[in-house]
Amino acid sequence: MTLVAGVDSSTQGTKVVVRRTDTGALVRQGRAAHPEGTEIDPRHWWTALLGTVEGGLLDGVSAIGVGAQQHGMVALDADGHVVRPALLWNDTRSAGAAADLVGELGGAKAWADAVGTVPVASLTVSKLRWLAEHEPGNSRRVDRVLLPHDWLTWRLTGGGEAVTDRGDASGTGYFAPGRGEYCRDLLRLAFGREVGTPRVAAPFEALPGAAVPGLPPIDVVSAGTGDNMAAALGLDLRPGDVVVSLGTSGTAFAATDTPTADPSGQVAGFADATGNFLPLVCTLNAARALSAGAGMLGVALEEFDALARSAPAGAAGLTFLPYLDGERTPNLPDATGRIDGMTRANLSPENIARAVVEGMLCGLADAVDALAAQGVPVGRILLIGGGARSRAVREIAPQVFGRTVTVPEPGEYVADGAAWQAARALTQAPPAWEPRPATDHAADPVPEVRERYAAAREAMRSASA
Ligand SMILES: Nc1ncnc2c1ncn2[C@@H]1O[C@H](COP(=O)(O)OP(=O)(O)O)[C@@H](O)[C@H]1O
Ligand SMILES: O=C(CO)[C@@H](O)[C@H](O)COP(=O)(O)O
Repeated sequence: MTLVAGVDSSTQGTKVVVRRTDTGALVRQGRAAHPEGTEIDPRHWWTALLGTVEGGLLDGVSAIGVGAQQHGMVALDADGHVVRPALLWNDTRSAGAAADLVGELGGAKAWADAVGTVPVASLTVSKLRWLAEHEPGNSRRVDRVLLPHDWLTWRLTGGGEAVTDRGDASGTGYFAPGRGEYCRDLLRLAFGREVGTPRVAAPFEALPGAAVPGLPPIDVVSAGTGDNMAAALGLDLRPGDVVVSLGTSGTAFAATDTPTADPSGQVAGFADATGNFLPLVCTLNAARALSAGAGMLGVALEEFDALARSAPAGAAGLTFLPYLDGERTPNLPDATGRIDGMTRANLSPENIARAVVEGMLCGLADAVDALAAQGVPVGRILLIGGGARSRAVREIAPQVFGRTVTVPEPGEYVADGAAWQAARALTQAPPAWEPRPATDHAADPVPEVRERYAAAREAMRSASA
């Protein structure tokens, strides 16, 4: 029996699954947490990976692939040492740099036309500009820049040639998904000089494994990809499927065969890991808005869920803007959260819990609308990620989205997609793994919830303009 492994190195932790290459059956899995923070030394990701697999998790594994949080800036010096802690996708200090870059190229449309995506703080290109402006000493030492999955893949292949894939590369802001090429002019515009970038592997390319201390020998390492691209591989997507992922980030994305270029900046025109495209909208506030709400009410997630479910739809008039960590979509990096509509009659833990769930979901419903506005067909909505484990979220989502929501059985779809990619690289044929069971959740739409959210969102946008 041949085995493959998939790694999800996400914001909050590392998860590893080991599956049979032929059937995809789950054989083993493990996880480890990452430290908190929006900048992190990449060595913590490696330590978490080694910690996850110690005790034989990878024994007998023939191929491995990595899906990881997108956009993080891993700057290396000429000796391959990390120059400074990686700035992560959810670090908003580069918001000013992003705005400057947009202006310097002639506006949002120029960026959308060049790379499919308008820079915001999350993108690597904005982080490079911030580094050049704020840390000249570190900047001078930068020899090349990798993404989190590139760096982990580089370590797994023994530290030789660094490789990325077109999916993750498309989140840098200096790679054109349509042409499949780096835009060196944009890299120079951002950083002020040339800087090395990893080779872009072909989809499903097999890289040779290497002897790596702490790991058993593994023959093949796949090219890996960004975590959202990996999740797309791990789900049995059909035309018209839109995935809504409620992890640390909230994302809505779909697999398409044509690229998008949204000058409003809401939809990022990413590539996927197969040679196609992955238009995606990302919010900074998803599952952690729920845990923050639970923390504020002094209850565990299960009780928070029960509170939210016991309140009426619409939370008796409370409206929550979930921008607790600033926000990326809408682009309000300095925003804070807000609860509107409080009265002596409606201010209860139940209504607050419900408003938090509804507000978080409204951000993702806007994300689905933004995809539709770019011509992405919206048929099924597939709800995944840690937040989809919440019963309240599963029940309230169809009310907010105004349509049936399909919830695949709880699982690690990013790690699964990375394992599928590893199996494909190993066998050089698409593995025919059983699709995972899913449950449909239907409810009557409650349009008032989104109407109130939209009014509060626009009021905040106007106030910050
Ligand atoms: N039952 C639940 N209710 C609400 N949130 C949950 C539940 N289970 C997990 N989560 C949240 O999901 C998040 C982790 O989801 P995950 O998709 O693994 O994120 P990431 O990939 O960004 O690490 C955590 O913030 C956790 O609190
Ligand atoms: O920035 C994006 C997508 O553009 C995020 O989706 C990151 O890729 C982080 O993902 P999670 O840790 O939430 O899975």
